[in-house]
Amino acid sequence: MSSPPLAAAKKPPVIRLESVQKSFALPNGEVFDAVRSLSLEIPEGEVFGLIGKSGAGKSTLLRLINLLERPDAGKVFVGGRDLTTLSRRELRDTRQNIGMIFQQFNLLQNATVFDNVAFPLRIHGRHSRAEIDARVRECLELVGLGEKSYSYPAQLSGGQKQRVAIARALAPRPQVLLCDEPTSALDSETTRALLETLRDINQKIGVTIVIVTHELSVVEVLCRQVAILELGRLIEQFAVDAAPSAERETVLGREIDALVRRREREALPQPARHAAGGLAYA
Ligand SMILES: Nc1ncnc2c1ncn2[C@@H]1O[C@H](COP(=O)(O)OP(=O)(O)OP(=O)(O)O)[C@@H](O)[C@H]1O
Repeated sequence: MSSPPLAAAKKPPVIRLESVQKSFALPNGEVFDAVRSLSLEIPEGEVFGLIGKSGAGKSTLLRLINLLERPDAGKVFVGGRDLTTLSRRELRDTRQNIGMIFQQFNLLQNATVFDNVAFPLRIHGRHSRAEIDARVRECLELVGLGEKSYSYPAQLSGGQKQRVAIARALAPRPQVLLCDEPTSALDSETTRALLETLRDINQKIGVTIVIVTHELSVVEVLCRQVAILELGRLIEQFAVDAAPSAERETVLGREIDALVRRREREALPQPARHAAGGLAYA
């Protein structure tokens, strides 16, 4: 498997999975191994993509990180704590450190944008009104929705709804933001704007982003590291911007290389483009 780059390897991992295993009982009585003895480290501040074919185990792996799925075996460390050993109460507290967004936004339809974002702070019960007010405004500014506090989800576009979901996930100031296919319900222009916002957020507040996607362009635009899953196993992991390598073990790995190479060629001025192989011959 390709190694992570040195700079990333030096930072302490905020997420560490040790030989995690998850199986599901199927209606026909068989057992399906969705994630198979998988180990993974994600350094703090990383933007990390998880890709693979449908059914490879990407969403299950993501849900193991916040224990929405409890592993059958293995350990899940986030911020240095092994989540598998925590009591329900401790787990609830620790989950404040792990935000999550979903393909379908999952907003409260009868609540305003403000109340949606305030929700995780109110249920936790440890924040004053003034603190909640300041946090909600700060998070809405971060996603570019400062003017929409009193709108309802039905009045927003898909991209705006996903921004509200991001603001809500960030309100408890988590170290980690898990994203499960966050752009699948959005058109390509809205997707691009949302990815830029996620990248900005990562740079401004340093939150570690883990994103499951089936769109290679999402990996190319947003991620610094990518891991490729097949049949519940991590097959390879590499830095997206690393020079394309002949060692890629998967078709998806080679496709990401080709995308990065094409982007580099497109960034060159015209004459240099032809010297570098030219787009027409790609
Ligand atoms: N609760 C469950 N019960 C039974 N099988 C499940 C359950 N959750 C997931 N699976 C199965 O585990 C496998 C992996 O699912 P998962 O959703 O993690 O894959 P994925 O790579 O995210 O796929 P997709 O890109 O289609 O969402 C699939 O075959 C799925 O049907």
